[in-house]
Amino acid sequence: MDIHFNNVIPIPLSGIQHSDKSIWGSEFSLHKGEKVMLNASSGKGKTTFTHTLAGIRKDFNGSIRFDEREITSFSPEEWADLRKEQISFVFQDLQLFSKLTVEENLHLKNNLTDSFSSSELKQMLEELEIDDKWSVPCGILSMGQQQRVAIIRALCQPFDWLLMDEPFSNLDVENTQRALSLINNRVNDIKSGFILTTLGENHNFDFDRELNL
Ligand SMILES: Nc1ncnc2c1ncn2[C@@H]1O[C@H](COP(=O)(O)OP(=O)(O)OP(=O)(O)O)[C@@H](O)[C@H]1O
Repeated sequence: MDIHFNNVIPIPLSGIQHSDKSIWGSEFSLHKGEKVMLNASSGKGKTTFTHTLAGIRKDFNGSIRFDEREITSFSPEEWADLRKEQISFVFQDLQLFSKLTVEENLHLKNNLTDSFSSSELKQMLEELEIDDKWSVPCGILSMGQQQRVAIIRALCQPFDWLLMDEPFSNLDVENTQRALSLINNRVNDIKSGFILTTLGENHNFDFDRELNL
């Protein structure tokens, strides 16, 4: 699935001045398989961008298409299918179920598409050094541990695009590199792409494209 933007401006951001490099108000396409860094300072609209592509927000002018379909034309059922099979997210507020354990949070997502076995899920937790948290409620994990759970959960489904809104904001350099490597391996395995929003840090990763807000 390709994503096409034509003259898109979120309504709350339409009154402010954007830089010449900003994607707001321009025409461009993102092609499946691309690894994209979306770079912006605080308040320029990274979360708005992510929520708009998730169908959570519809307050924008211009046109966004997934392949040939305008995203404003999708029914709630079509959005549910898209979020199950074609786009996956790590939201800035993570949206984990705090009373449920790490295992339960991962299984809730994973069971929709049977993407991984329990031992594969545990293996991913081990790679991010949180395998001892399998039976722990997410609400009592540190923010960095919760981010790692949310990243693994987002990988537990098929997708063309993985959208991540500042997913490493609570991680140290070493854990960021481990998480990025896990993400990159999964994305390469299923020949998909990702969009990573950052405050300017490229995490020493060789992105295919850099966009700005
Ligand atoms: N529903 C809304 N109504 C009005 N203004 C909004 C709304 N949502 C966001 N904004 C404004 O739009 C701007 C962009 O917000 P957004 O949360 O997308 O920024 P951001 O780049 O993700 O910021 P940060 O890096 O601080 O998380 C902000 O000025 C915010 O106040």
